[in-house]
Amino acid sequence: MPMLADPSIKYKPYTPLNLPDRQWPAKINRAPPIWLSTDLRDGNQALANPMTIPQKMSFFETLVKCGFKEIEVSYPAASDTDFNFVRMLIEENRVPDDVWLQVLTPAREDLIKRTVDAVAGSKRAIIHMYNATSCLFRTVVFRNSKEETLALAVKHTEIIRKLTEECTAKYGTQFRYEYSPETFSQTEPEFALEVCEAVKKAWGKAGTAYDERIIFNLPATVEIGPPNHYADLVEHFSRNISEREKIFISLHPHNDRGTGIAAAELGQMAGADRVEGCLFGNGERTGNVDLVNLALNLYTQGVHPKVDFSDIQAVIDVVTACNDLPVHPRHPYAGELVFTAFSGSHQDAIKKGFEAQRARHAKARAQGEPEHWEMPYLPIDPADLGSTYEAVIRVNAQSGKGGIAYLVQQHLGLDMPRKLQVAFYAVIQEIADREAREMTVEDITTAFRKTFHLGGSAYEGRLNLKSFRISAEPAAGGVDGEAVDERRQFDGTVSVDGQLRVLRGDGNGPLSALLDALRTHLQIDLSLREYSEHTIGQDQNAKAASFVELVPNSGDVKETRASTESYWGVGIDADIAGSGLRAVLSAANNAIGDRPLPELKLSVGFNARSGQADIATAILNSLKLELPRRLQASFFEAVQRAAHGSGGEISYDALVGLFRERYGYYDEEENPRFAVKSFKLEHLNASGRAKLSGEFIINGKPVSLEGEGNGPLSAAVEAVNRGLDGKVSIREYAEHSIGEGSEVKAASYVEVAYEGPGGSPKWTTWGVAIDSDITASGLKAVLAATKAVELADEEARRTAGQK
Ligand SMILES: CC(=O)SCCNC(=O)CCNC(=O)[C@H](O)C(C)(C)COP(=O)(O)OP(=O)(O)OC[C@H]1O[C@@H](n2cnc3c(N)ncnc32)[C@H](O)[C@@H]1OP(=O)(O)O
Ligand SMILES: CC(C)C(=O)C(=O)O
Repeated sequence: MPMLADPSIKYKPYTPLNLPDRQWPAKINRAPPIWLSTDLRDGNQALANPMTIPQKMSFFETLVKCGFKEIEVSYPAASDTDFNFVRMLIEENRVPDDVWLQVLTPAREDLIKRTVDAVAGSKRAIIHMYNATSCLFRTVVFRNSKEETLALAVKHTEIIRKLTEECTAKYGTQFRYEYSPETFSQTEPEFALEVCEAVKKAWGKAGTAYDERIIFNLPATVEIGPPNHYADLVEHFSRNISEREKIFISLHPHNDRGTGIAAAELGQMAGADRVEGCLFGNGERTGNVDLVNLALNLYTQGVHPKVDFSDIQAVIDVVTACNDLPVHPRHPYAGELVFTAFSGSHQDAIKKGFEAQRARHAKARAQGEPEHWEMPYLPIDPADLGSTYEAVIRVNAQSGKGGIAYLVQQHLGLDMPRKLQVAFYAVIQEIADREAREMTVEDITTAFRKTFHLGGSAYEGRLNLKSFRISAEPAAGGVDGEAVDERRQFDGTVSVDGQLRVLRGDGNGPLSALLDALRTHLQIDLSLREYSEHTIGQDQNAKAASFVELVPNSGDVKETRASTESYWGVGIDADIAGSGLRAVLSAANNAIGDRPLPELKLSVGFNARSGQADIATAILNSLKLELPRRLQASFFEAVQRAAHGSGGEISYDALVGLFRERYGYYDEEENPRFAVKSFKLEHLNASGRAKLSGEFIINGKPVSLEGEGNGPLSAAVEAVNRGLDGKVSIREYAEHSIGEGSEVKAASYVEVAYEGPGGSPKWTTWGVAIDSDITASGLKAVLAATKAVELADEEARRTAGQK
């Protein structure tokens, strides 16, 4: 049947009470009501499968834990389960002393008797009796007149009084009484008052103390009118019932029109003292009023509700398991989506809200003022309910850059600059649109790592920084007394498509030096347009995060800066220079895409395209040695000389052989040319000097050496000098590790200067060695360098003898 064109022929409007002098609209609820949870009664009776005793027990314990002091635990006359549950609570002493058990009974003597029997022996119990009083129920259900309806209530109140007094005498149970004129909101207001006055009289012992008051519960058994109508009825009742001070007025709203919460709040403004309801609004039909919602509404007004939902998820878990009903995802305060924003402008506002609030709170804290919560779109701090902020922002195709940036900030600790937010937003948008689904935090962080080649080998790009050194040298061109800017030199090992390459470049700073290296060696011609950095974490765990935007170099500075094509990169490193360099390579990876890069030349013939770095790369790939820059230059000259006779061409093997011979670098274990057989290093008193003595093999021959110095290397030099006519001194020392874990070795590079007898001019040479012991590797490098000196010294003496 379709909806009626004129529903007035079927539905009559509610009859409002005429209460022109109503006071409630100006009132504000500044204190919580007395709460009565009826989950185990009204909630339970509405379930397809009423709760079992273990379910009721776990629900009861949850209510107690939340702080409920009055709990309607059952309708004992309904079933053995209901009856036995109450007995179990009492007999197993499960009820805390400050909690009142409430039980419901109809106005029938046999059932009242069973109800009182159920609570016999409990410390404190509220017997709750009801009979419907509205015209509809009088005529249709009970077929009673007004007088008979009133008489039914009075008679059974008297029965309850008698039975409870007997029970108190026998078991010491303390009783209170609650009476409900069921269907109150549809009952003639004067008749509801009349019945309640008669019930009060029949009970006969209402007092002003908390546990003496009679409770008149005013149910909106079915919500038939708007909440202001209900509030008028409550105010009318509250103003006109006699001995108001001996009464607690209780509200029992249902939610048929969806305004149960409003009805309860307005009803409290209208004078009610108590509210009955269920957690998350379970109950007959559309449910009872939701106590969690009501309590947290108060909380957000700065009023503690005196019930606690700090771990709301634990409460949801118990309630949904017992009721076998879900909590709607958009349920106030409790639904899984209520602290979530998908849409871009909401996310943006929340992100800005958090940032502003952090600053505001820091200021308030410093001034000893309250740190108020003021957050766009979030009326309550999810943390107060045990929820984390992670859930606040979720991303789909409706989301904007702000939300994505918030998640990256929360999960990776990175504060992206605004333009990078825009760039990364496009990446996520594309995925979200293509896959037509929500992007999880993991989707976003994975996309971030992939896009910017962060987070280990899984996401490495084609260019990958292995090691680097930044050095400074004055820029050319300074004239007398004029300040000269320092230039920076980048020397690094970069994995290029899996192959290690030595790259070198110069620039005003480390990043431009690396860009120069990329341009020179790999034909990647990019300029830096934007750079920013921040620290992640604190103290010794702090790292640096860098963000760069690179643009293709057009040759014209203005045009380059204005380029519409740009590539972002992100770098993280314990070292600030390292993070910037990694960011440049991250952006360069994005710029090169799949474009082929110039191959490493394995034949190192001397044409215009083979330079010092190419030679160093060949040594790196064959011997794993990362030559210091000055050694690269020195070896390059040696290679040029060696290749002179072959027109500048030299084979790969000849190159490696030349290196070994020249720098005494032999890593074979049997019959080593240079070895430290044994050595002893003594630290001499407090002078900080060291004495070295040991047995060494120098150029295949065993030699005993002894010397003193500031450390092992200078002691070795002193020992060597004892056997020379001239004098060697260390000019440069460098080292690095090779390999990983237990296989790691130290590579040492020593440049020594030699000055012949009689102060003949100085010349320098290098020694290179590796050893699993770093001191031994340094000593071996000194010996290897010395070998070259000895040869030159002998040569010098021979020449002198001939003269
Ligand atoms: C608004 C509310 O939520 S009220 C609480 C409702 N909760 C429940 O009904 C759950 C528990 N109920 C039960 O287990 C059963 O209904 C019982 C045990 C109470 C009674 O069962 P039965 O005797 O079989 O009666 P039934 O369930 O058919 O109830 C209807 C009868 O109770 C009467 N009745 C209804 N409410 C009341 C009341 N408050 N006081 C006295 N009698 C009542 C009806 O007029 C009807 O009487 P009739 O049979 O003479 O016509
Ligand atoms: C028994 C009464 C209080 C009731 O549940 C109702 O009217 O909804």
